[in-house]
Amino acid sequence: MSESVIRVDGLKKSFGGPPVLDGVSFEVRRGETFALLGRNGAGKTTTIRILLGLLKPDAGTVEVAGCDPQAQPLDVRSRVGYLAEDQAMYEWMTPVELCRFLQPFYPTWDAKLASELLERFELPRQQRIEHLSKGQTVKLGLAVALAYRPEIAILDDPALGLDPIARKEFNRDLIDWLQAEGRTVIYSSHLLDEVETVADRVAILDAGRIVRLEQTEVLRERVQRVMLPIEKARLLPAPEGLLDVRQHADHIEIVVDGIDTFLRDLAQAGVESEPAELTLDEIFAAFVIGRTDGWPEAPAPVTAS
Ligand SMILES: Nc1ncnc2c1ncn2[C@@H]1O[C@H](COP(=O)(O)OP(=O)(O)OP(=O)(O)O)[C@@H](O)[C@H]1O
Repeated sequence: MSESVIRVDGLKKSFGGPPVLDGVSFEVRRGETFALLGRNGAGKTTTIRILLGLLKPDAGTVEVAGCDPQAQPLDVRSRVGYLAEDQAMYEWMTPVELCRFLQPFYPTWDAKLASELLERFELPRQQRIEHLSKGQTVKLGLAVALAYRPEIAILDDPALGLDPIARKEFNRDLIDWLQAEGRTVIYSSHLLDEVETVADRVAILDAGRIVRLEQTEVLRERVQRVMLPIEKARLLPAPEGLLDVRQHADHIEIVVDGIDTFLRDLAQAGVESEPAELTLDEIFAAFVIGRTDGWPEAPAPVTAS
């Protein structure tokens, strides 16, 4: 297993009200694409701002590329390429002018790479930034975040506001490129269709905690949907790892984390069932809005009167 380049342990943060982060821990390995998933307001940006040293946690420890972001914020910023969800740029500049403007701030700025990235992302070099499309602006943000060859790229909801085709294009062009370069990528998003194809591992953040952290493939193998006749389900206890139950007229539809064990239990009870794979979107929904209180009750024992 490759070494960790980001270590987060027991992170807590509140802004005066209830905790936004309530004991968040995870590690990101060198070269992997790690997706931080959460609904709006789940704390993704707060986590990222702490990683960058822009925000001080109330408790917990953070290490980014061997540095403490609070004690060494500049070291961290030179090792991390950051693409914020709302990119404010100098709109009156052209992409080429922006690169020239930023270069002196970064000792490791690679002008040749910057030029290649503008080419690669098909950005019009001499057009003012204010006249670029949203997709082009995102690509420009990424080009300048990578031109100083950071070890780690942190992309905070980068495809926010892009249409579905532009999002697909963003993945194809940008994430593929980052992965081919062997970069470590943290990708925060609440739009899961794009994460699904690129993330090696996903962390699901909900109510200030990571409720699941797993390899994307393993998550899709383990978390599946099963339909069961209600009269059969009544005879069984609710399975371990139950994430969601929906009652229909004569059957229930359930999502279980740990499908293999459950199928084995079903087979032992003589119940046949065909599981169905879920999209990452459906898995995510099961974790954060799933309801487990609908498992059918066993029938009351018949008592002699
Ligand atoms: N500086 C701040 N002061 C007060 N509350 C804040 C501050 N920054 C974030 N919050 C609150 O913390 C919570 C988490 O916000 P955060 O931006 O981290 O969420 P997020 O997961 O990135 O959401 P989104 O997907 O909408 O960007 C929200 O309720 C937000 O209002």
